[in-house]
Amino acid sequence: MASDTIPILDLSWADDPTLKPKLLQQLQSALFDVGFLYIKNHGVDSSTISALTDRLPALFNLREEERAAMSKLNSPHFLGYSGFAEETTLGKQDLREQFDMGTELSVVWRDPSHVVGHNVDGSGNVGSERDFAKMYWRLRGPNQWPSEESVAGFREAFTAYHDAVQDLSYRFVHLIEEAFGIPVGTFDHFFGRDLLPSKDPSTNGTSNSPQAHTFLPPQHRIKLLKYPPSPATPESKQGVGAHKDSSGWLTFLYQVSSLPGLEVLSSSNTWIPAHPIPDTFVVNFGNAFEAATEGAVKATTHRVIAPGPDAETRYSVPFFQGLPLDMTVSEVRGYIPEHVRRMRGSVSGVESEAQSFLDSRWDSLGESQLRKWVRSHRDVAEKWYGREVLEYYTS
Ligand SMILES: O=C(O)CCC(=O)C(=O)O
Ligand SMILES: [Fe+2]
Repeated sequence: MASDTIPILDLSWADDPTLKPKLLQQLQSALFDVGFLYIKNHGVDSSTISALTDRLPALFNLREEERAAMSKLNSPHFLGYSGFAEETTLGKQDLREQFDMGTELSVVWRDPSHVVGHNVDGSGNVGSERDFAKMYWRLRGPNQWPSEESVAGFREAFTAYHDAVQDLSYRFVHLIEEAFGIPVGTFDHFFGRDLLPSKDPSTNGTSNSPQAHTFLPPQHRIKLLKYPPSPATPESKQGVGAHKDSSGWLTFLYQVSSLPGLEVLSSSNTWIPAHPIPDTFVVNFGNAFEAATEGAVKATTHRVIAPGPDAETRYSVPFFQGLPLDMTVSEVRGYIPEHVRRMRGSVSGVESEAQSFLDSRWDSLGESQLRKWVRSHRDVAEKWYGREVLEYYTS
């Protein structure tokens, strides 16, 4: 970060023509100089948030057999429960427990050994050009839900939260387009939303313009995270190790309690705390965004320090806005005007992850996502994708 303070943007200014230019200016500086921000007056009802967050203790207190029944090991989509310290970052265990969830979607992957003739797209249409035999399509699929008896109202609360934050994320992307000085709606089709109206009606949306390419609406991912108090003599205090987000385009993080822990790396290589601020989301940018803007907008490095032995349990809920698995970073880059790519700020961070994004082998978002999931959950990867795939992505 160029500045050592994380800005707080008031999204209600977007609805006031006199304040909106100031908001867009703040957003520009947050995008190009800071890489991390809070948003308030974001439009997600506090009752929608609390309906989910109030259920987190009950979810994590499910009997061990019930949690095990929701294990990620059951899911080729890497959706489900991971026990305490089962995930690693930078080769070290993260002292947290989690449920990985996502947009509820059906399976589209077709086992190549069974595919005959045409593909079927997500809407069931035969004849799609999309190759659903590609391995990364297997990441897409349904959640594992707790039973209604165990955590009453969980599925409804999760779904309402997902839908509200998805809507916020789409509104926020429109503001980014305005801050970039590009037409509002330019990125809509990344999310399977309406194409921009074709400038030339004769092409009927089928011209070779980039806008003509439609995608399946992506799967957004949501982590439900619990960081329990760490043991008195922990070898490490790593709640989650230093990283840049690689699960999507933008991240909208809700810090449930008032406990500190989240820290952001500044350009002077010092860790700045990102304390929870009531009624706000923390927003940051993923590796794909950094790669698409050729580093003009940085995916800022952050980490979480585990609560101390006498602290309370910390819960948090990041929402990772998804991107189409069959989209390539080079393709996204085509939508980012040259003037935006030149506006590089001075955010620093762990470069290696973003560099690996620019490796042409992982140019498709699906490949880079699969690689990320394989590397953080090797047991799941080996079970569903096999040893060869595990070795390919981890070597
Ligand atoms: O728990 C938090 O506050 C942040 C978690 C995080 O950065 C992540 O899971 O990517
Ligand atoms: Fe993160």
